[in-house]
Amino acid sequence: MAVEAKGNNSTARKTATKTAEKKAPTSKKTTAAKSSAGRKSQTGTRKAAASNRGRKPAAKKDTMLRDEILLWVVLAASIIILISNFGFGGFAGDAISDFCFGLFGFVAYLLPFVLFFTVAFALSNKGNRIAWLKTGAVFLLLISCSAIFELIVNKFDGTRKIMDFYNMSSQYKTGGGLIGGLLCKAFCPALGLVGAYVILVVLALISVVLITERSLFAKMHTSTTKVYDSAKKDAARRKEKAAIRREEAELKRQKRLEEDRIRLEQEKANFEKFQELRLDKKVTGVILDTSIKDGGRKKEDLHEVGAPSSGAKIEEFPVQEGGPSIPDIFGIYKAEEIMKKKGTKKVRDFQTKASSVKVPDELRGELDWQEETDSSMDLAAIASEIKIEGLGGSAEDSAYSAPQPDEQPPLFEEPAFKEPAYKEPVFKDPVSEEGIFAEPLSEGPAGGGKAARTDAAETGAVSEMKNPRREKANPKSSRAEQEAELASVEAEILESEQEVKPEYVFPPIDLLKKPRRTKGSNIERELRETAVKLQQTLHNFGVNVTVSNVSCGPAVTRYELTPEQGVKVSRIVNLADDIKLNLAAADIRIEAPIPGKAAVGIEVPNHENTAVPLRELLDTDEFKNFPSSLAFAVGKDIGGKVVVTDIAKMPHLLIAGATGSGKSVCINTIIMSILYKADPEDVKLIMIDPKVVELSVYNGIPHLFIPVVTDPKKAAGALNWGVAEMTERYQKFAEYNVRDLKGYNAKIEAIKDIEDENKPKKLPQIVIIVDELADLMMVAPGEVEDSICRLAQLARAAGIHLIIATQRPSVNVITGLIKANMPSRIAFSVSSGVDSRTIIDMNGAEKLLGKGDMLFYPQGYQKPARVQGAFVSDSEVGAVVEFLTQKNDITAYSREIEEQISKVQQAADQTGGSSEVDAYFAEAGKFIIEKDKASIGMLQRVFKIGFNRAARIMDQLSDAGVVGPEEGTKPRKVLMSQEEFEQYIEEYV
Ligand SMILES: Nc1ncnc2c1ncn2[C@@H]1O[C@H](COP(=O)(O)OP(=O)(O)OP(=O)(O)O)[C@@H](O)[C@H]1O
Repeated sequence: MAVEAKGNNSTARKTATKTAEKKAPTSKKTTAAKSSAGRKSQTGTRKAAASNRGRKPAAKKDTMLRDEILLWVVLAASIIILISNFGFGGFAGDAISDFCFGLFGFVAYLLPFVLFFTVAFALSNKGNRIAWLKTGAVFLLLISCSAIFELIVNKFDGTRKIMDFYNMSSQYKTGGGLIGGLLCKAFCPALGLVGAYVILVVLALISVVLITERSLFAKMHTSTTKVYDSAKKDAARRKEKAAIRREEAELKRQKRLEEDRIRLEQEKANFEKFQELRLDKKVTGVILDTSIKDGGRKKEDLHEVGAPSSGAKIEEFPVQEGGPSIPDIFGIYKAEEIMKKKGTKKVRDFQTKASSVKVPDELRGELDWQEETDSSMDLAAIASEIKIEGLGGSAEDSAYSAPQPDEQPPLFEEPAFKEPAYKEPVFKDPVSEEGIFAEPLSEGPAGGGKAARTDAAETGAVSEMKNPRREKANPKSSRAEQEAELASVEAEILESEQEVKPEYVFPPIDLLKKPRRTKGSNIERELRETAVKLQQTLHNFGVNVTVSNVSCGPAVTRYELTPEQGVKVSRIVNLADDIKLNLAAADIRIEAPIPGKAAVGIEVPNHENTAVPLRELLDTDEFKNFPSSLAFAVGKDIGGKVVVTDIAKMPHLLIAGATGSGKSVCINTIIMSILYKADPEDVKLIMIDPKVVELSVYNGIPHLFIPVVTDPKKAAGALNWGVAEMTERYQKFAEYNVRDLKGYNAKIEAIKDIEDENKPKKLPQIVIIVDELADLMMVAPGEVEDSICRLAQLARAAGIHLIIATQRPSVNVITGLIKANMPSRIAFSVSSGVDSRTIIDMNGAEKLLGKGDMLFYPQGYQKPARVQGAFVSDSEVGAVVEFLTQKNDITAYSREIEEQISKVQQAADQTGGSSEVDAYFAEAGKFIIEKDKASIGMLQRVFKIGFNRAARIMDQLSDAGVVGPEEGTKPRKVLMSQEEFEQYIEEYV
């Protein structure tokens, strides 16, 4: 300020002198004319000087007034330009604004400010050379900025004419205008694009230096020194922290070692105790494999059992009353489970530790296998054995997958390793026990070697504890023994159930890939050009429209056209093919009109289709702050806005689309959204994947109630379980006088402080996900449809939600009933309008581009919205699942549900029969032949079944040739004799 004031004074002084100098000759003349000729010139000069002194204040005042008026005029002009730039200036204002934009381009927005302040500055520093220099620098800056904008927005196009720059900028209020364009035209051909950028940026920097009178390099020097100092301090701080961390790690390591030592000692003690007990109580029938060494004592035992001596057969392991043997074996079994989960390194650790356990000499015989074979092989065999049992497959089946220490596959890739956790509970349950253990037991290990066999025998024996069939087979194990063993196992399971569940560790967002930055190409210009082309094309066909808005989404861009008065919307729709041709677009979709807008939307695919990575959506505030645990990050809509929705409000979702259109990826994004948002205590999942390969990767996550169901028959059972659970929940709601899950959980929350073992627990929301309904509908159409409909009608309030995907949107898969009960739909690309109508009751999905391009039509939307679905790759899913399985301990699958589902499955197997004929088929056939009369009503009455089932039996009998086809109102003919029918049953049923 002081400098400026000084400048002002000196300028004023100089101005005054100059004015005096200029005016001196004139006054001299005047004075000379007036005075007598004889007077001397000196006298004249003196007088002139005297008169000048008198006029000086007056002249100064004149100049000031002139300057002030000029300043006011410039202020008014600047304001007019400013308001005109924003479209409030009337027609004259528009013309001025067009001119300014045409001249300077985007920079014209700054023009009014620059104009006013520069003029004000120049006037107040009149005659000051530096002031003029600064003013010039401001304009230089303005011009360089215009040219830089021109290069950024429009790149350089040598074919453009000079007036094109003016016209483009004045029309669209962007670019660099005529001046920017001229500069580009001058620099670009001569120096190339980069050279032009360099020159213009340097010019702009020079202007800044001139204006501010400050050196950029000096600043850089000071900041470099600062950065150096802070880096030095940081390094010292980091060193200190590292030292502390090292110390802590060392302490932790020592603690761990100590713990391991104690545990090993305990294990050893238990083991010894166990062996002693076995000796004391004369263990009977442990292993029937006579190939194991040290036959002496054991062989006697085998004789005691009296089982066949085939090496392949394995018999029951009798557990001693109250003895610690079961928990011990349990412990080993669990350790092996954990080993499998934690990978090869842990397996090796365990090997070392296991080998360090000392075994008493008298037990050597039983444990010979451990020493005979290579220890790593043993563990591989152990792992493979556990897997065989858990999966219920034969030893041969699983032998191939016995993981070698070096090439143990990651958990999430190997389905055989994914389900170990749910094997644990099977001890309690005779039904599932059979399913899981019976096979390996009956077949016996074939290729696993002695070690494998022994281990299978031991673990298998434990599993058999409650198996009623085995009870009969083993005359030695008394009732009391069995009860005791049952009690001990039950106690153990109860204990494990009562363990405090660890808190859910949410997967870190870093497990998902970072979104790639898209290069800032000339998208805006392209869009504008397409808009003009679109307008022009329609105009050529006599349809006048204006493009009122353009929304550019990740995959498609929507041009909103406002038709002129009197233009029929149908005319635009009819021109779809011509528009497609003129825009050279693969396909376009016309939304006429856009709901809630007086415009027609034309959706044109983008040249570059950008995927929407899931991480980008999960990182947004919309998702993070979404109130529901069942948040689903759908994708981005046509305007690039993030779409997040609540699955609970859908409340059931149908996803359909052709193969490869993105359904599985969509289901993956749903599941991943849930994993990133919800605690397994609040949300549980049941996944049904008849395709086997799509969802099995999720085995092991803590949200799963049961392992992913891949058998279509079991899937029907899972849906039935859903119905049963729903009914049970409604009963609970009625008991507590609440209307829905939220109310129920609120009530439970209120009584959480009451100490009562039997108090009800909080119920989680359940999401049942089916990837490929068509496969289920093929296996059990009636049952699946019934369950889906029942669930869809009632399950919302019970907190059970269905998500069903199918690639066959035909009416026999998505039946009218299913459709009516699934209010929210997502349609991916399909091949025909008919398919589209099956999914969303309207055309449109056949125009989608595939790869996640969807029509999102949840309950409450008036029309489907076009959304580009989020993308998550298999490797990202794998990483998250691996993280969850590792960090959230062993998954406790629900035995109860497994049991119920397998019961339903068994029942279905029994009633359904192997060849899918009804259970009453044979009886009904015999009855009809006996009565020589085939009528559905009669079957209904005799077998007390419903019309549908009776009609189905009749159809089956007709297919089998027992009765003839329908003959209108007449009864069907009976075509087979009793003998023929019996023969048929023997052969085919
Ligand atoms: N949202 C998306 N963004 C980008 N690409 C996607 C998206 N969704 C799917 N894709 C691409 O499409 C391919 C097929 O997707 P997906 O496997 O989900 O199809 P699908 O409909 O499940 O097929 P199918 O019924 O045969 O299993 C994916 O491999 C992926 O490359």
